[in-house]
Amino acid sequence: MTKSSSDNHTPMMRQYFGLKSDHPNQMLFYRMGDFYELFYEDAKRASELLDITLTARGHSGGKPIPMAGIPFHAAENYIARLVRMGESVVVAEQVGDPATSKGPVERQVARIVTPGTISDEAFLEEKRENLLLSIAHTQRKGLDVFGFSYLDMASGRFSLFEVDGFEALASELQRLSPMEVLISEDFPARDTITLEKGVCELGPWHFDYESSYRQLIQQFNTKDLSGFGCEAQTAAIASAGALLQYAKDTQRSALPHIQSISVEQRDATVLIDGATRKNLEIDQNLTGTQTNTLVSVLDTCATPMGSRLLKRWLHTPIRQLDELHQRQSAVKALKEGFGYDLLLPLLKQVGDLERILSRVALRSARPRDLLRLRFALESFPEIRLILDSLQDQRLESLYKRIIEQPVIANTLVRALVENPPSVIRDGGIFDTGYDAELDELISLSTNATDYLAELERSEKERTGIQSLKVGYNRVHGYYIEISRLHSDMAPVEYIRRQTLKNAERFITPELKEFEDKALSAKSKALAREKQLYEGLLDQLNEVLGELQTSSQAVAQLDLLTSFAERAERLSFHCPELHNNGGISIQAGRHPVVESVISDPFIPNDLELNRQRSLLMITGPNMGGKSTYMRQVAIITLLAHTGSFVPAQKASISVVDRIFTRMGSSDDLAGGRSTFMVEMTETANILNNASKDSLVLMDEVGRGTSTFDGLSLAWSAVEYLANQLKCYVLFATHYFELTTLAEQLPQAANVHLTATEYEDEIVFMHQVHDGPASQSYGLQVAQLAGVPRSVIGNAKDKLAELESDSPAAKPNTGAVRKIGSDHQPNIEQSNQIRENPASWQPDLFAEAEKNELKEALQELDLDNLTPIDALNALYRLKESL
Ligand SMILES: Nc1ncnc2c1ncn2[C@@H]1O[C@H](COP(=O)(O)OP(=O)(O)OP(=O)(O)O)[C@@H](O)[C@H]1O
Repeated sequence: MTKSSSDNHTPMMRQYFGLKSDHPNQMLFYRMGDFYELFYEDAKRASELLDITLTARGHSGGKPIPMAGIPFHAAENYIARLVRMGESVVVAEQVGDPATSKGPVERQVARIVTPGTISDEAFLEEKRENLLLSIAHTQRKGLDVFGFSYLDMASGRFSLFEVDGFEALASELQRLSPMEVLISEDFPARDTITLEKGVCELGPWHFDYESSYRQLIQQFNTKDLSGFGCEAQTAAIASAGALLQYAKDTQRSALPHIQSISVEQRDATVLIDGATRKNLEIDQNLTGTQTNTLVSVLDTCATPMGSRLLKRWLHTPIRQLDELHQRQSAVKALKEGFGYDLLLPLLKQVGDLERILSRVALRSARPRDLLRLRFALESFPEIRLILDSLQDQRLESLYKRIIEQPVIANTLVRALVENPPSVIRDGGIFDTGYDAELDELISLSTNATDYLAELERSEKERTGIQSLKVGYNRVHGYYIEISRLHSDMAPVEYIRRQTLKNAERFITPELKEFEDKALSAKSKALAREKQLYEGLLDQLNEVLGELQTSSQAVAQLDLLTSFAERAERLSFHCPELHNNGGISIQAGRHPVVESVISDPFIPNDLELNRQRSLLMITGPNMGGKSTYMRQVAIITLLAHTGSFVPAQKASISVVDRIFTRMGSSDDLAGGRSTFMVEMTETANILNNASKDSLVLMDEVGRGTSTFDGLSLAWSAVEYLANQLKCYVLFATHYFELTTLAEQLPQAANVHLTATEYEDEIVFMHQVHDGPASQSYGLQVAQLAGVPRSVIGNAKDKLAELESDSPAAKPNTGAVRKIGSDHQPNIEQSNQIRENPASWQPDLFAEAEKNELKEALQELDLDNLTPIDALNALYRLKESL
């Protein structure tokens, strides 16, 4: 509905259209007395999403107006639900006075609530950051550059960085997992943003570099941005300007808690792509829920801000040895002195200081926020005392950053009642003795009870009427009530106010005077409380920077304390970190698998170095290959956060990236088959890994025909070992690949062990050198409940296949050697289709033979000198 087409509507609806036209894509809550009303499409959507009645409110322009209404006192709840569903809500309040306004009361937008800009406690998930992300795109030297900036409104954390290419764009989106994304209408990769709702497309001018730059320096009150180290990141700056403007527009206020912007140094972090984040189940398991994840095992933080920091550190492991060593040594100090036990109750008392401070800055803090702030400040001196006793460099620096605020703490102690109300609206926040004026006003209104009791007593005595009562109601105010029986005994100065069935109510000049005083005292007291509350917020905002520094330090302390506690309880040990190459782990464990299985977890070692950089891992299904690989990645990841690791001992050289290609999942929504996903992830690894990367690959090539799959896996391994020279764990069921260990000096075979006991398979879960000798496919199938008759037939078929092709026996020896002229017969071809992994001819022998043939054919014997011929012969022999 356009503005112009609304000319024949009622004045009230015209006002509505005026506001709505500024917010076409957001739901407009339009205040009408005690209700918020939604009209037209908004009403229909709200009725669907919130399950509220859709009705009509009169007619406008000759048609009924679809309407849905929400009582104003319940609005927050409905808004929270809508925002959680990714909707944005615009709240328009009445600002004019209904008594004096001609025509409809004036309304204005009071606030805009969007998924990425909320700061209200009721709307937020406690342990998850709520990020608003903005992305600008540009081209530089033929490359697609994406400038990122993101803001956590509830903490004021504001960061930016740039990445090249679409792969990195997708990975960062997954890492940050924002609630809302701002992009330009001409953004070239709209499909990469998989957020169902909450994508806001703005006009391209919002991302203008010059105005964004100005916007930022205005916010930080600086001459330029050089102090933030982000001058060169022009695309990121463009995105940050758009973000800041958007955030201000929604809050309708300045954002004083956003005091700086930090640059994420990507080369200082261990890069983890989207698939790897998923595979390592950092904070979400493969089924998309939050149980049995790394976070669920590691998070014993006492404050929600510590928990959020844990997720951040796990998603952004770092490479700076100095910083990591400092974190390690702090964990050690906290663990050795059992500091974590002492700190835990104190940290609990601090609570979510970070978010409270943001609400203080946005002036939306509630009385109970201030009470919690008081508890937090009261715990600072004791926390500092403990830190001081622990003698550690990092803990000392945290000690300095946790700044005691005796004046503020004292003010809060004096100001707040023991149990303040949840809202400011009804008063009752301040304790007696904090403000004399307020005390006087309150005593005037509360002493009313005493006064009235006294009045009742004296009037009874004076008039001799025993049924006389003094009372109050909201419509008529104070009154003296006399039963009908005695009403003619009322003194002359009693003025009749109300006649009831059995009684008469009166007022006296004295009571009237008291009423005026008491009622006005009440509203004056309320106004005074609001004034005092604002004053308190002012006082807190004066030291906001210091308070924020303190809260960041407490969050870090909380996380390090949790690291120490976990290290102690779960027997984690401090890994040795260095830059000398190699990853060596003794008795490593998978912390999540360990926490869920009832049997004891079998620890395993790992040795990767420049001379032995690639391990081919074989073993039966269910043998523990994936667990082993994942535990290596998790130990490596944890080591790069400063945490101790689930291993007896570990020595880890800093890695630049962790890649995983595991499991098979298709991406139906993205239109990619299982094999396509597998190959895209493989391509990403082969194109981006370096010699310092850790690469885990599980069953690459399984998603296609045996020949294609095996060839791809073979050449991928060669490329990883010869060209990229990275650290690789390569799990496979292609036994042919185990021969690579003989050909590539830096490759070695290891296998997971299992044994058979009375026709049943028993998994040992132990890693040993050398390739696996058996696949136990049928036994595992039996274990999984495949009917006995099917297993029986499969055994027969297996025997038949083995006798048909002695060279291709799948279960006989370590490595199958197959005759060079071997071709699958019809039965074997059928079997390959059914179960590609169980039959794998030595197609490489065939390839070698062809190469030899081609090389011989290429020789021009008529023109060869004897010495050239001899050399050629040598070369041919060498190539065998
Ligand atoms: N080291 C271990 N100690 C104890 N139990 C283990 C160990 N490793 C694995 N397991 C158990 O074995 C199960 C299977 O492990 P995993 O998925 O790693 O096997 P896999 O070899 O990768 O199997 P597949 O080849 O079928 O994918 C795990 O879920 C876990 O319960």
